[in-house]
Amino acid sequence: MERLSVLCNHFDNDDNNQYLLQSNDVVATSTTNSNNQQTASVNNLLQLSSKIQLDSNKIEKLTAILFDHPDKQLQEDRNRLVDKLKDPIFEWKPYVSFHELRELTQNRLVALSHDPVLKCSEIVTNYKKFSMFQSTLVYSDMSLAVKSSVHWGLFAGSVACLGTEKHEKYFNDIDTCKMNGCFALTELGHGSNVKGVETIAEYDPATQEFIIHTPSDTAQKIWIGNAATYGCFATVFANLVSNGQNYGLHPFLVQIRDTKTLEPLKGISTADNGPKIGLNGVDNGRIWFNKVRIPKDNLLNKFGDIDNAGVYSTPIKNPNVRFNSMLESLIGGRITVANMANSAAKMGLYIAISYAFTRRQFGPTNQKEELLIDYITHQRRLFPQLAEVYINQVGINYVINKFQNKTDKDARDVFLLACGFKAATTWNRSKTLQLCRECCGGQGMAASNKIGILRADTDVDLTYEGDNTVLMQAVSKALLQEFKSYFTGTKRITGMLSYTYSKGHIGIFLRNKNFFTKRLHTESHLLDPDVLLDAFIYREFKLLRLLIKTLRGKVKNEKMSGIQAWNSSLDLVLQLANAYVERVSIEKFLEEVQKASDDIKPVLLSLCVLYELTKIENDLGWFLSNKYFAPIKGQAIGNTINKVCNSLRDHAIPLVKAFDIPSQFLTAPIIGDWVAHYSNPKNF
Ligand SMILES: Cc1cc2nc3c(=O)[nH]c(=O)nc-3n(C[C@H](O)[C@H](O)[C@H](O)COP(=O)(O)OP(=O)(O)OC[C@H]3O[C@@H](n4cnc5c(N)ncnc54)[C@H](O)[C@@H]3O)c2cc1C
Repeated sequence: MERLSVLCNHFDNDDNNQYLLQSNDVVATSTTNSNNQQTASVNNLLQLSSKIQLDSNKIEKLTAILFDHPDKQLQEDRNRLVDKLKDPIFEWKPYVSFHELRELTQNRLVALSHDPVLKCSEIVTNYKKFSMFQSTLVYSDMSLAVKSSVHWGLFAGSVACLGTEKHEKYFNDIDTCKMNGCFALTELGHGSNVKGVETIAEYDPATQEFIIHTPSDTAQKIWIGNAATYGCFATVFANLVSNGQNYGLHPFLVQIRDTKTLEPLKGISTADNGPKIGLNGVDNGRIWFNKVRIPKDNLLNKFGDIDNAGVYSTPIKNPNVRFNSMLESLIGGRITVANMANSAAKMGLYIAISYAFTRRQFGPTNQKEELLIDYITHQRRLFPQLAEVYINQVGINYVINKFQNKTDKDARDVFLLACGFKAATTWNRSKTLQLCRECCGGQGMAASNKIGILRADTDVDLTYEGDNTVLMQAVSKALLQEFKSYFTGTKRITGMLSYTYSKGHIGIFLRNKNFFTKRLHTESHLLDPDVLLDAFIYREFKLLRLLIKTLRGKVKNEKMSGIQAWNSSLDLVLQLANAYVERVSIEKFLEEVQKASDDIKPVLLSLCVLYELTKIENDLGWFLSNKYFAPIKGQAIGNTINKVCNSLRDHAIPLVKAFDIPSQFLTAPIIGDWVAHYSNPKNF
């Protein structure tokens, strides 16, 4: 309590502070990282990094980090999947018509289910494998990847995670696609706010059936993947009503079509969502239920059940906690969406960076023109994205592991990390693909060069499986709850801040309010990832404190309700969530760097520094207005980014090779001999 008061006083009074980092001429005294050897290596970071040759051996080490040091079995599984995807049915065909593409995607899904690499049950027991499976499919075709994530991730995942033993009998038919499935949660009236879902599942004790009903047109299920044409079964989320009481949202397994004719069953109507701006291989559709009867056993009853008489029981008494537990089946989906988005970004970077090493434009007369990669603008557009893909991958791997091994205690942490990383990674994917497409000039527009198609096909990841803006609110809400619990002495709700606490940063910060002022820097300190990390910790805690003050002020002085205060502070809420995700990403990456071998460490550290400096530069207005950096540092940060980019120039190709994108998917003409390619008039 006392320590927190110091923190609060510090924040309250620091408007009058000097700049926290201002001096150019003071030799650094690092408080958390006083290891001389490390300081020396930081000073030499760029030199050390430049001397390294990333040969095949080191590329393998980088790949191992990106794949989270996979065991032999996982590698074999990936190889088997990659081999399977060599079948001609998976050949990339960007020019087929709308209906052909849908049929082709369905046939590809079924082809995947022959001698399947992934089994339904593994979605629960081997989540790492599922995530690898999905992120590899992205390289083959995004529509296939999404259709697969609907069938195996959402449909199979909901049966496996929300059902009980009696539902295991369906696993085999799901694996072989005999039970081709949908996940029907969203309604026309309610997408982000799923608590507002209207569909009813009323229990009839006389027949021991549920009656599924769409009470209004806003209750129609919409955007449901696989629902327009091919899906024959669906996990339908509906309000369970029994003996006149509504027990809230529950999942029900409902057959919606005849498996042979694909005609909707009695009482079911479906409609097509029509052509989309991308992802047209997926048949998204709408569904209405007109008093459709299903057996009582089709309630996926892990978190709520009824007996024959309709008496409700649940292992989780609190309806809010129960609701969240049910939606936990979505968490896996969110982490996978993040992983898939990172794959898409990797593909874009592989293509744009490879092209930039062969494409020349402008230069002195009679001399070779400049390679695109040697323009600092090219480096500044591509290399920070390259760094972020590395940093995000390590973060995603951390969340995957936490998800796979989660206990009841850290389930909430996993939920929030998944929300934060899903939003950060998909936003970054969007930015990366746009930049890659621009960096390829006109070639970026050719469908054969893949980037544009990938950009359109992945765009939905910003808003589905939880809209990013909405997900980030959940992150900040939890940070506030945890912070509050330190004051009230109540049990901590999540461990979100604990890493920072345990690392000692905040302890030092609380004991010594001049902590940050001691960390004055020379330019080389702008190359110290630990020193830069302090800026992220400082920003996060300052924003947290500011949000608390703002909300309190709005409720107390402006007499707003809690929700009004929250909604009118959403800009700040999102800033805080973003600050949190960036800080955790850096910490997790630095942990991974610690474990890496010395011959690749400087390159990894350079990537980390580039990520940190770019993020600081993006938010320089905040750091300057909060007097963390003196204005003069703004220019120094920009110059240092240029230097780090230069130092990474010769590593860029090995760094994208380390993505280990299987060669059969590297078909974009501009990554090969594109002059030869375009010399053939038949090619495009
Ligand atoms: C191609 C595709 C596939 C899909 N597949 C499925 C599927 O298989 N199954 C399924 O159930 N659903 C599916 N969906 C639906 C998807 O999950 C929803 O679109 C998503 O949840 C967003 O809901 P919404 O479209 O109603 O948007 P809204 O919730 O209406 O959001 C619209 C905008 O308002 C903003 N907003 C909303 N609430 C707030 C708030 N509290 N604060 C600030 N801003 C807010 C959002 O940020 C967003 O920008 C799919 C959608 C698409 C497009």
